[in-house]
Amino acid sequence: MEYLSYSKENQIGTILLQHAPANALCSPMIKEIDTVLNEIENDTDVKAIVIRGEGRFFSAGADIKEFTTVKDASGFSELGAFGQQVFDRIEQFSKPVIAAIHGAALGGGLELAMACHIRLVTDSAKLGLPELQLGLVPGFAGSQRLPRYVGAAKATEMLLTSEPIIGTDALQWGLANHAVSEEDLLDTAYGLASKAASKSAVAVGLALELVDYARNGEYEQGAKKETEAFGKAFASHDGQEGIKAFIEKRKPDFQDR
Ligand SMILES: C/C=C/C(=O)SCCNC(=O)CCNC(=O)[C@H](O)C(C)(C)COP(=O)(O)OP(=O)(O)OC[C@H]1O[C@@H](n2cnc3c(N)ncnc32)[C@H](O)[C@@H]1OP(=O)(O)O
Repeated sequence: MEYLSYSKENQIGTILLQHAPANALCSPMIKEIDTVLNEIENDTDVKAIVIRGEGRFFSAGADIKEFTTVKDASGFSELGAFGQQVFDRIEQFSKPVIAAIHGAALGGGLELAMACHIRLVTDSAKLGLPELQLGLVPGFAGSQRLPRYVGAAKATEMLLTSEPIIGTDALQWGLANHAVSEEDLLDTAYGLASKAASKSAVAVGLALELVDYARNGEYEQGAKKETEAFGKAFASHDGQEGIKAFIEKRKPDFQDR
């Protein structure tokens, strides 16, 4: 891997973006994220993922320098489509993905973070979609995901002004789950990841699938899916073990099956 490193510890995988100076998301880096997801998908030992950035920023967005190598509109559309494909995969991933954001998550960096299941930000981190400042629009589905979190009015303002908001505002606006100090960011991220990792992977996968469905699906269909998942979870080893452990007043011994 040239633009990121991947490591795992205590059932938590870490994707560390490493593309100095701003962790710009060039196409090869996005490809590397996709490759690492293949590895994580097949590794039953990894039960949660933290994505974070090395250096000053989480990520300052798509690689503006790479833009100069694109020939025409269809090439630029393809670049966007590839990012969307990988980020959609993150959103639909069967294991929880947590973005730990410091410094800045701008443009594609915020689009990546918005595809994650949970976003933790430092109080002063800058989050925004400044593409209009470049005469462009978002390409990795930021125009679609941002309004889901902050509502159409605030998303429109963020797009039209290109101005970032800070972490504490992101928390208030529903874009971030928690805003913490710089020194607490990793403890908060790994604490959350290890709570998720302590659950049954079967139940976690079903829960993520249901919440993902709720984003675009119909309520009634989603509720029907939930009853099916409820049955599946009940019939799983871990469903039975969880109930038994509660009755016996002990910690469950989940085996992810
Ligand atoms: C589909 C997706 C589309 C997109 O994502 S379009 C891109 C959207 N993102 C942006 O427009 C953000 C652009 N960057 C900035 O606004 C600023 O930068 C920062 C706020 C992130 C940091 O500002 P400061 O602290 O003053 O540093 P600095 O000197 O501007 O940047 C440090 C180095 O980082 C490079 N860099 C920053 N962002 C990008 C980027 N998105 N693509 C490629 N390089 C980037 C710069 O050029 C420079 O590099 P050097 O030191 O070699 O001059």
